[in-house]
Order: sequence, then C-alpha cells, then structure tokens
Amino acid sequence: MSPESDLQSDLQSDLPEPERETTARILAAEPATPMMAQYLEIKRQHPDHLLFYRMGDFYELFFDDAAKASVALDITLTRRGKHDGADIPMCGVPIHAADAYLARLIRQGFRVAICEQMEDPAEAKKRGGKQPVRRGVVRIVTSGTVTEDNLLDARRHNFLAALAEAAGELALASAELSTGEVEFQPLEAAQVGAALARLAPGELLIADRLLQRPELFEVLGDWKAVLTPLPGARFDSESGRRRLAQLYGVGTLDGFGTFGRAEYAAGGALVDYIDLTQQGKHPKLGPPRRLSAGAVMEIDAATRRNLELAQTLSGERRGSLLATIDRTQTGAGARRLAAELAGPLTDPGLINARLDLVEVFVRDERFRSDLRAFLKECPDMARALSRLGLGRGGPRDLAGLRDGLAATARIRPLVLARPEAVAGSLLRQAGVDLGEHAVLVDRLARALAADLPLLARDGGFIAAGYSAELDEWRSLRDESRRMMAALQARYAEETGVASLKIRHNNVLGYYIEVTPTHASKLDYGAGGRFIHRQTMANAMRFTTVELSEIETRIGQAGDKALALELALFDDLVREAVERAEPIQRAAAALAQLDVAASHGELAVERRYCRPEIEDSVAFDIVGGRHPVVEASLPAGTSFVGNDCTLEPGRRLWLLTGPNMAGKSTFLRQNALIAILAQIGCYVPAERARIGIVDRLYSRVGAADDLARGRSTFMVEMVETAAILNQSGPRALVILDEIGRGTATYDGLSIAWAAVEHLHQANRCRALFATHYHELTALAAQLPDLACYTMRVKEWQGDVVFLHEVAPGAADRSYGIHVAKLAGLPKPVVARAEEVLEILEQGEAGSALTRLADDLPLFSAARRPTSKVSPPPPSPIEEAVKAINPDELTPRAALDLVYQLVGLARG
Ligand SMILES: Nc1ncnc2c1ncn2[C@@H]1O[C@H](COP(=O)(O)OP(=O)(O)OP(=O)(O)O)[C@@H](O)[C@H]1O
Repeated sequence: MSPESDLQSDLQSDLPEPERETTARILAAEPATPMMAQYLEIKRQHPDHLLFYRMGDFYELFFDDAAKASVALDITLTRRGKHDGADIPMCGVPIHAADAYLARLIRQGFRVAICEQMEDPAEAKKRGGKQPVRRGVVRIVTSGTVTEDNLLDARRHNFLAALAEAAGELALASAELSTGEVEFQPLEAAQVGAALARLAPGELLIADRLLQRPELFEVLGDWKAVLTPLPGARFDSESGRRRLAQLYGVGTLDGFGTFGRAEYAAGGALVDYIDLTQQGKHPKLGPPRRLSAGAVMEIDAATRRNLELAQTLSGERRGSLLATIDRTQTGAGARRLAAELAGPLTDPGLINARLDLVEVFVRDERFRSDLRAFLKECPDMARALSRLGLGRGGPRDLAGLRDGLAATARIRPLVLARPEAVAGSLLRQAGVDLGEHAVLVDRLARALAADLPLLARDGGFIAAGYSAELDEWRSLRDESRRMMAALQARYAEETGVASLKIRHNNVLGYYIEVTPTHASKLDYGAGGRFIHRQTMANAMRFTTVELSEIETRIGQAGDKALALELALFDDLVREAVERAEPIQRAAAALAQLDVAASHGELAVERRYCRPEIEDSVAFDIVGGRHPVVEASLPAGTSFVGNDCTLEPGRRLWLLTGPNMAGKSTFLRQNALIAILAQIGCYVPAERARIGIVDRLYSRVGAADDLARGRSTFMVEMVETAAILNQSGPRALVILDEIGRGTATYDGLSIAWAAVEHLHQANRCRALFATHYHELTALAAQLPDLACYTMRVKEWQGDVVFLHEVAPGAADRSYGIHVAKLAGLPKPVVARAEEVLEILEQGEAGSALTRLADDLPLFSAARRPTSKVSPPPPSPIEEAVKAINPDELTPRAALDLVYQLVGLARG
C-alpha cells in the first residue's frame, strides 16, 4: 500500500463508513415509536456526528453513537426499548455535566451534534396524540469551533483552518472564533508545513482530493488528528467568493485586498463550515487579513520542535521558550504572545514599532506596574463577546465586558498621556483602539446585579432599580410570598393548630400541611373551607381557594419577572454585540499592551537588550545567552555569554569542541535570539544587530523520531535535504552534528559535502557543530568558513568546561572524560583511553587490526591456542644466555657488565 493510500484509509477509518452502513440499516427499519422516528430522522441528517439527543435533564445517545460514547467516556451502556426486533443500545449524560463530557469527546476527535427540545413539553401535549416534543440540532461541536471557557485553554488560541487548492494554487484560511480574526495565506506546497506549524490549528478542513497529493502526504500526516476531510464541492472558489461577499455584506471583496481563487475556496469552506456547525449563527468575523508571502519568518515543524519554541521535546509547555518569556497577565495577552512567537515578522519597520512600544515599558517601571495591575483584573472580553454573539453567553459574560471595558477606561488616559504616544506609534494606536465605551459600561453597571448566575434562564441577574416594571413584578412576587406567610399564621390561629405549615413541592405546588392528629381541627368536609389533597403516613395536605389564588399570583409574577429579565438580557446582548467591532479592537489593544509590558518586565528582570534590526544579512551578537538554559541554571551559577558574528569571511561557523562543552546551547541561543528579535522582544545579549532572517532551520543529527516511525538517519537526511534545497541568502541555518547517525566515513562525507553546499550554493548564515575534526581542513578552501571551538582547561587530569567560544579548532573531543563523569566502570574507561591512544597513533586500518588482536577480555582464553610464534629474544637476553659464570675472571665479569649496560642503552 502506498503511503498516500495509507493516510487516506487511516482518515477514512475516522470517517464513519461502517457506521454509515449500520446507521442506514437502522434508519431503514420501521421505527417503533414516534420519538424513535424523530430521532432517526435527525440522525439521518447527521451521520458523521455523535447525536446528543435532549430528553429532559439528559442528553441521550443511541445505537452506535451510544456504543462509541460509552467507551470514550467510560460510562454505562444500557438499553432503551426495541428497534427492528433488537434492543436499542443507549447511554446518557446529565445536562449539568455535559460540558465536561463534551470536552472529553472533542479531545478524542469526535464531532457532536447537539439536539435540543425546541418547545415546552406542554405545547407538545396541546398538539395532542403521541406527538414527541419538537427537537432540532442547534449546533455541532467540533474541536475548531468550540467557544466555551471550560472547553478551551484560556492561554492558547484555537484556530479553525481550511486548506484549499484552486487553479493550481494553494491557500490556507484560518479563523479564531473567539476573536473574530480571519486570515488568508496563499502558499506553495513546500510552505504548507511551516504555515500549519505556525497556526497549530485545532481543526483543519481539507478537500478529500488534497489528501491524495503525494507532496502533501508527509505534512498532512502530522496533522492527522485534527483533519476534517470534506467533499470537494465545499471548496468551490466561485461559491466561496459569493459566500464571503455575503458574509461581509459587500458586492466584491476587492476592498479587503486582492485574493486568489484558492483563497476564496479556503475562505468559503471556512465560512460554510462555521455556518454548518453553528447552525446559521455567526460570531462577528473581522475582514480577512492577507498574510502575503514572506511576511513572517518561515519556521518548519522540525525546527519548532527542535528549538522547543512552544513546547519541549517531551510535549510540555514548561521549559519551552514561550513559557520562559511569558509574563503576560491575561489569557488574551498569552494567546497573542504565543501567536507572535509562532510567526516572527520580517518587516524591520513593524518590528521596530513593536520594540518602541516595549521600550516604553522598559524605561518606565511605574507605568509598567500600573498597567499590569489593571490588566490583571481584566476578564477575557474577546471570548465573552464571541459567546454572546453565538447566543451562548450568560450574565457573567456581560459582566466580563462591563469589567473589561471599565479597565479599558482606566488604562486609556494613562496610555494617551504618554509622551511616546506620538502619531504613528503603536502606543498611540493602542490608546485609540481602547476606545470609548462609557455608555455600554454604564448600562451594564446599572443593569447587572452583584451576584450573577451562570445561565440567564435561572433569572435574578438584573439589578433592582434598573427596570421599574421588573421591580413591580418582583415586589408582587415577594409581596405574595409575604401574604403566604401571613396566611399560614392566620390559618394556624384560626384552626388552633400551631404546627400548621404552608409548604411547596413540584407536584402539588403550595399546600397546607398538618399532622394526622390535628387534621380533625380543619374543616374539610363537603363545602368546607379546606380541600383535601393528599394523605401521607405522618401528614395530611390541604389547599384552599385563597391559597390557590395567591399561588397563581406568585407564579404569574415570577414568570413575568423571568420573562422580562430574559428580554432585558437579550437587549443587553444585542447592544453589546452591535458594538462587537470596537470591543474586539479594545480587547486586541489590551492584549498588545499586555504582551509589550510582559516583554518589558522580562527585559528588566533578565537584563535583555534591545536588538538593532536591519534590512541586511548582518548577524552580530555580543555576549549572547540562551534564554531557557540561563533561566534554569541553579542559583549561584552564571551563564557564560558568547559572541557570534556572521559576516563575509566568517559567514559560516564550524564549531568543534568536547561533548558537554556547550555547543548545542550556543547554536540554539543564536536561533532563539533571532526569533525573539523579530517578534519585537528584547534579547538575552549585551548587544545584538540582526539583519532580517526570512527562514530559520535548526536540525540535530539523528534525533529520534520514533513517533513518526522513521529511521533516525532517514529523518536526519530528509531534513538536511529540505535545508540544502530551500535556504537562500537570508536564511539562518543551525546544524548540530549532522551525519553522526551513520558509519563514520559516510557521515563525515555527508557533513563535508553539506558544508560545501551551504557555503557555495545556499550562501546563507550558518552555524555547524561537529565532532568530525577533519572538517576544519575545509577552512583553507572556503573563504567564508571560520573555525571556532569551545574552550576547555585541563587541570590535574580533569577537564573543566569554560563554555567559551573562541576561534580555532578542538584537538580532541574529551568524550571519554564525559563518559567517566557519567559513571562508566573504571576498567571500561581505562581501556577506552588505551584504544584511543592506539587509534590516534596509527593509521586507522592497521590500528584496528592490532586492537582486535589484543582484546583484553578475550586474550586469556585465546593465548594457549595461539599459533603466533613468540617474539625473538632481545640482544641482552641472548648475551645473558651465552654467559658461563664459572669461567668468568673478575676482569671478564667487569667487561661483561659494561657490555650489557651498553646494549641496554642501545
Ligand atoms: N554558556 C554557558 N554557560 C553556562 N553553562 C553552559 C553554557 N553552555 C552550556 N552550558 C551547560 O552545559 C551543558 C551542556 O551543554 P550542551 O548540551 O550545549 O553541550 P554540547 O557541547 O552540545 O554537548 P554534546 O556534544 O554532548 O551534545 C548545558 O546543559 C548547560 O548546563
């Protein structure tokens, strides 16, 4: 099976092909009850989704949906009635806990259709017969379209993306429902990987057809868990264009920019899917922003992994660059920082504008801390607004806007009063964008009560004094309650039953209760005042005409109050949603200020410097440090800063040095400094001058990639090929021990050729760390190659790593020394030293033969059977053997001593 068809079939097993068959069979059978008929009709329209079918206080799932959900959620699978002669499998989740179950299903890649009761059961009864309550799907929950706080990570974006092809072009469209941001990006096939890695979408819509494209197979394999394949018809560029024009209420989209057909196709599919899943309700989507080719630094998925940008190699956020630099105070700020880190800019003007903003916060500690204190109190307005826009918000979301906009009003004058807030600055723009929301804030402040329920339908969230009519209904309701209390006192007195109580339950409503012994004191015979309702073992229950009248008044007043509250809620929501754009702008400005203040805080705390950004190929770092390694060094140890200047004559650095000396750290820190600089953040260095990097590559030789099931050396070579094929003069390439995953000479030859190619063909800035000291010979031939080494000191037989980078080449690797530090058994270390000495002395071939002949572990066993003749006796031995002591005169003996000494001295 070809890899492509593998992916196809994998994905299709996600698609409910077999399920469709079962569903078809179930659907074809005659339903036993009207309710089942209704269920099957709705399920027919949602074969690809788990159907959450609302029944009272539960969402019920049936048939295959039930079987799958019960396994996925670890809940009991039961039965309910029969269909086509067989039991109907069923499971259910209670409404109040539905979000938690939904979250688990979404995380496991399911898509769930929520089917609600669309009328009161009483209305269904009125229609007569056995009519079930009217139901309909109100929403389809998928990983890319969730908006609930408890289904989302507050500090991470959740992008819905669509990849489309039209007229031979590719494009990626993405939307973040919570902020309404929409982005289009035209792409080449080779850029798809980097573009997806930047967005890391929660869900990726893709036309069936694109799954067959061999050049996309590899990249799409990485995103398999979030792929939603759709029929090609949904990606039609012409209907996409129409859909988008309709969405934005314009005749043509030209006012937003010039888009290609692939962008229309991707954008159209996105809007279509939002329509489908939200069942026509739309969050407020902003106009599409076009990310033109080259607007962000291209960083492919392997480089992101390798540099541990957003997560470490083990998949955790802690220990990543993002976690190390994040000092934001709000969820929106954290999301923006993550998005900015994922896509460093390439326009020096934009980068410098961001740096100017950060500098304001670096210089003025008071401003920074004041602003951060305000931000800390800011609720997540963007997400609250999107829920309100989708009809899913509650009173607390309105309160979120009230508090967020109130904080905005406090921050705005601080920002606009700054001398740095000059025209054209981001600071000024942020101040303007924070906007003026006094009317809405005032209205919300007056309207909302102090304690708010989660759901509007619970009522009680409108403050007293806001609506005279509501106050009236409420006082009537409360008054009636007081009347009820008075009635109880009166009845107790009149009947002489002091223990008489007026109580309430859902079945009887209000009733009068006395113990059976006191019942005779109540006049409940024919025509009597008290009307008997119920006899219990230890109580008798009654009602009266008066009681029923007051009850009706309480009920009516309560219903009226709630209905009025809901109408007022709708009004408030409408007012807020009408102001969606200015609120989104304010939320975005707050997020931007949060990010800049976070960078400011970081710069001061960790002594970072402002980088100089230029439109050149300069790379000049003085005293650079690794932000993550530095932050994790134990107290008392300081990080040794190192310079790195890549320029004509030394554009490509060949770095040799012992293991553990800090080569990898040095390589990576320079890549990270470039990234930080281009997101507009200060950098860990004394000075940094950086010419824009348009592509960044970082590779480590023979990194294990078992998850993707490829041989380590194969991975290394695929990745090296990408670098050598794609890097241009503005790229920055970091190669760490490329070639080490194969036989020594093969590896050395590949590394050798790769260095030559980088130098001659790619002509990019590059750092190349290697243990192949032979490569340093290249410096004589390649004018822009310079050799550097990590300095070490030998002291009393030990090696001390200085972590300093210096010109020159390492003479040895000190690998055995590291092995010793790591605790290798002493005899092994001693033997390794011996072997190394022999290897270093002789020509490799003959040295190896000698070594094999002299394997100490086996030598004892081998000696007796050895056919090799013993070495010939030395001249001294021969001379000694020839002596006959009895014949020697004293004079001859003395002569002999002189002769032997002469022999021994050679
Ligand atoms: N500049 C530095 N200042 C202080 N400590 C450093 C510095 N560079 C590296 N280190 C420390 O040395 C350790 C080893 O560094 P690194 O992994 O970069 O070595 P290496 O030369 O790449 O080793 P190998 O060749 O075995 O991969 C780091 O984990 C860090 O603790």
